[in-house]
Amino acid sequence: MPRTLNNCPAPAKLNLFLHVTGRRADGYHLLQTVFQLVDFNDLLHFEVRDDDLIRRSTDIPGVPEQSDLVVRAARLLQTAIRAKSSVVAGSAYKPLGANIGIEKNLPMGGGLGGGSSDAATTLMALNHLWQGGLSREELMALGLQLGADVPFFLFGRNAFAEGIGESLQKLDTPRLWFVIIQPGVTIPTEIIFSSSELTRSTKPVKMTDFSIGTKKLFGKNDLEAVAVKQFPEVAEAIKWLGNYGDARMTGSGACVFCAFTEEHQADAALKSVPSQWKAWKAKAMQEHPLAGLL
Ligand SMILES: C[C@](O)(CO)[C@H](O)COP(=O)(O)OP(=O)(O)OC[C@H]1O[C@@H](n2ccc(N)nc2=O)[C@H](O)[C@@H]1O
Ligand SMILES: Nc1ncnc2c1ncn2[C@@H]1O[C@H](COP(=O)(O)OP(=O)(O)OP(=O)(O)O)[C@@H](O)[C@H]1O
Repeated sequence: MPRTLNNCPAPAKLNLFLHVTGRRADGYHLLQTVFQLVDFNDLLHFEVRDDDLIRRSTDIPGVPEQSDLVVRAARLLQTAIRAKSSVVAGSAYKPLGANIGIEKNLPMGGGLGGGSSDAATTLMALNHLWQGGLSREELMALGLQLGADVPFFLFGRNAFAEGIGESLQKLDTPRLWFVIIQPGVTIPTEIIFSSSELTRSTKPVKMTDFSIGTKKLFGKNDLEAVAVKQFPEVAEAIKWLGNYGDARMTGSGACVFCAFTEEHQADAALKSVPSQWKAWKAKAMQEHPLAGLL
């Protein structure tokens, strides 16, 4: 049985569009979105411990160990495996622990789903190392307890999502290149969703309506109007990137992106990004790099 899994990617997602179609009684919003996986990622390293401790071996400024989604994911998985083993194998089950290292590349509060992706990678890697035997569906149900974006990363394919983001249908998306700009602000998701100015009644679309042109993306991001009002930096980045095509925000921001059909077009745009912003080029991926673990 392997004891370590190193260099496990936790890729970013882009919301190619994001429509808010309603609100549930618990305050969570009903969405329609297309999730696109891209090859820009955090890297996680896992080592099995024979005691049942979960330790984060790298510090993430601003994220205490106990509230890190990676640590919370590992604990949740431990509990689920323990519950499953006690049903299947009686009481002899001894839980294992893990040391988890995180190389953070994805900006936090960026709308790229970094924390959620780290959590999904943790669930996949530790389910494998601990031989937990949980199915993809079981992991997705656990992931939903950690955040609305986590099930998508476990689903492992680009998807049309509904509900709060957990009802997923696989979708083939074009092999595009993206330029992603971090406009220098961090936006907490709940600030955008709780705004009284948020449009919550966009008319639902059908998945079959989805199409993507070379310049024009389908739909819009309903969270963008709220974000640009509160964070002019986001508006500025969208305006600048809009010179190259249809630029928009991903998720609840702050990052903005533009799609390109050819890599050299993305390179040209990336080269001219003003130096006050961090920016990256990313390629569309068809599948999560760890999909094979499940
Ligand atoms: C904006 C998106 O990134 C789009 O992919 C997601 O919907 C957000 O997913 P996430 O970061 O995993 O979100 P969570 O950690 O579950 O929720 C953060 C906060 O956002 C709000 N929230 C989130 C998702 C959703 N469908 N409706 C909401 O109203 C809730 O106030 C919640 O307290
Ligand atoms: N491993 C982690 N990596 C990043 N953030 C984490 C992690 N664990 C907990 N968090 C918390 O989650 C918050 C959101 O971070 P994240 O990078 O997922 O934002 P995001 O990209 O805007 O997410 P989304 O697109 O899902 O709204 C952070 O501000 C941080 O407090």
